[in-house]
Amino acid sequence: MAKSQRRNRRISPYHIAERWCGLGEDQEGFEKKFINDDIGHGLVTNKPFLKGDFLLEYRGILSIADDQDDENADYVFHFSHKSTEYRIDASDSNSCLARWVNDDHVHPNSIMKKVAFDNNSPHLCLFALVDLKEGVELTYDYGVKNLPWRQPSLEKEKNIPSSPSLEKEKTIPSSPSLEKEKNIPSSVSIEILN
Ligand SMILES: C[S@@+](CC[C@H](N)C(=O)[O-])C[C@H]1O[C@@H](n2cnc3c(N)ncnc32)[C@H](O)[C@@H]1O
Repeated sequence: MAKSQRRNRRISPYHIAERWCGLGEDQEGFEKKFINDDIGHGLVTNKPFLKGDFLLEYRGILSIADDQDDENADYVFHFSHKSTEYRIDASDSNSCLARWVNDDHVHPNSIMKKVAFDNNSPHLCLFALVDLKEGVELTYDYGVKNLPWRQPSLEKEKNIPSSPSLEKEKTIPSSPSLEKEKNIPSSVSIEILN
């Protein structure tokens, strides 16, 4: 991506995130793709994005987490916000495209952040950690240790939750992708989710 294009980006990724979160829709630029029998499907770009760009919201049913068993834990994202534990259930296959993004804790190319606009309810937003060409599979670090696929030498353990969640909350300063960004609106609070 040309440097001039990067310099000319005037609209903050957080403003773009706010717009798409408000609409409750996914922007264009992604398609679901079968990866392999072990991983299942993933999400691939069909246009380029710049490092730091807002990509997608992890959208689903937001509720306060209790001790309930997550029947379809693969698509339930747990996180805390203002001392309350929440879950976003994206089990509905039409809930959002972000539900198809797979885990990579070694070389993720995107990052999930909790973003609260104007102090309202939190949203989970995926941002690019690097420039993304067309045809790249998106990945982020689910932030859960001991996931079965991270231990190829071990037999898969059935009792380890595999859904994306938070082990601990981290606060800003932000990710490598955005740490030099100056245009974060003051009405936006951000937290990295891994
Ligand atoms: C949020 S879903 C991602 C979409 C999923 N691949 C599918 O086809 O529905 C999370 C599930 O994807 C699979 N998964 C994600 N990352 C993986 C990886 N790096 N290796 C193997 N399986 C993975 C696991 O089954 C996990 O429970």
